[in-house]
Amino acid sequence: MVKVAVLGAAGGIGQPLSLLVKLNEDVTALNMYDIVRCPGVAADISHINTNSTVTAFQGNDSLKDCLTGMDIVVIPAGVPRKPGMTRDDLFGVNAGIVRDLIQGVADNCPKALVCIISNPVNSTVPIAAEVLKKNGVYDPKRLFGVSTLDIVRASRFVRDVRPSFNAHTPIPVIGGHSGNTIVPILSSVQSEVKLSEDEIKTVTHRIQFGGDEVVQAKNGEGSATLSMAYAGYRFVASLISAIKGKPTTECTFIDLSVDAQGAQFYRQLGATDLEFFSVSANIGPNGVESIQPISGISPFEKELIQAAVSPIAQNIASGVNFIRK
Ligand SMILES: NC(=O)C1=CN([C@@H]2O[C@H](COP(=O)(O)OP(=O)(O)OC[C@H]3O[C@@H](n4cnc5c(N)ncnc54)[C@H](O)[C@@H]3O)[C@@H](O)[C@H]2O)C=CC1
Ligand SMILES: O=C([O-])CC(=O)C(=O)O
Repeated sequence: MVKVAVLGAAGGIGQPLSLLVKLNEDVTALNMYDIVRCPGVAADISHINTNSTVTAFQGNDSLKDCLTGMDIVVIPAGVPRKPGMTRDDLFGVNAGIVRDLIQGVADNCPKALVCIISNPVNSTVPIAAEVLKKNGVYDPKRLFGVSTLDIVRASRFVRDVRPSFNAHTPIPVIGGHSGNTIVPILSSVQSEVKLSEDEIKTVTHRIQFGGDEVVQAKNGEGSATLSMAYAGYRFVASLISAIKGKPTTECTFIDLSVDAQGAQFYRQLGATDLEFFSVSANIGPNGVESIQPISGISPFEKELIQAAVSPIAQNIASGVNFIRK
């Protein structure tokens, strides 16, 4: 009996993500919202013979009806990168899109679990938090920046150098979701894969800049959509399981105030004053229940964490200032 809304549902990520949500038999309602193309895409997906009823919502006037009663809201709305751009270059357009969509969440489904995919995630999540705070409905346990693609890439890229590695083994990735703010913890599988120092450096760099590989290969046609839809769905499926009583653990970019004691572990590694950081979070039906440590972080990974802190702090400040200005 889980109701899911996808905002930006007719886009490169939104379409395959909605398709995957449609295949989940625990979902009873799939509300698809966009500013273009939505009726056609939703009509198409609606014919698939699974439990959920699919409804199309197009344009701001329909946002209220789309969001009312939703348990999970997933937001892949906004523009993607072109070659030569950083995720921060998307701020000018996507900050306002996320602000307005989250206003809809604050007005119509403030108790929903909200998953932000729109980039730059390190800033759009703080923007969402500020809008919810402004409306007096902020529950930090219920807001997630989706960084699952980094985890998906980590497992796959290790498999590329160690063919015996099980590509389904999750590898924690913490920090943020852009370039050197992405910190893969490869030491978590090191006893199994025994990567050399050089291999660790190469695979780490590939995970940090995996998004660029796709942006360059698509050559102006956008960024990762299919792998992101898979990753986004994986995260949403975990939340659906949690809502249905099966707690889960995910690395996700969240407000560290949800568990001050659990956050201490990450603060001691360098994230001293950060409000948001991607951490390993235990998630239940009402969102984050606790933050858990990751064992065996190497000196190299500690250095990466320290390098990530300042850019993340700047990204958070940009997001917060955008709403408070
Ligand atoms: N968190 C992550 O790991 C990843 C994030 N992304 C980000 O996801 C976002 C979407 O990427 P794509 O799907 O490839 O882009 P896209 O351009 O194919 O689709 C975006 C969709 O958002 C819609 N949209 C624009 N303004 C809207 C509004 N105000 N309300 C509702 N919908 C609106 C557009 O009409 C379009 O259908 C980008 O910001 C991209 O950078 C992409 C890959 C990975
Ligand atoms: O690289 C991008 O712009 C899209 C993204 O976030 C990713 O693929 O990780």
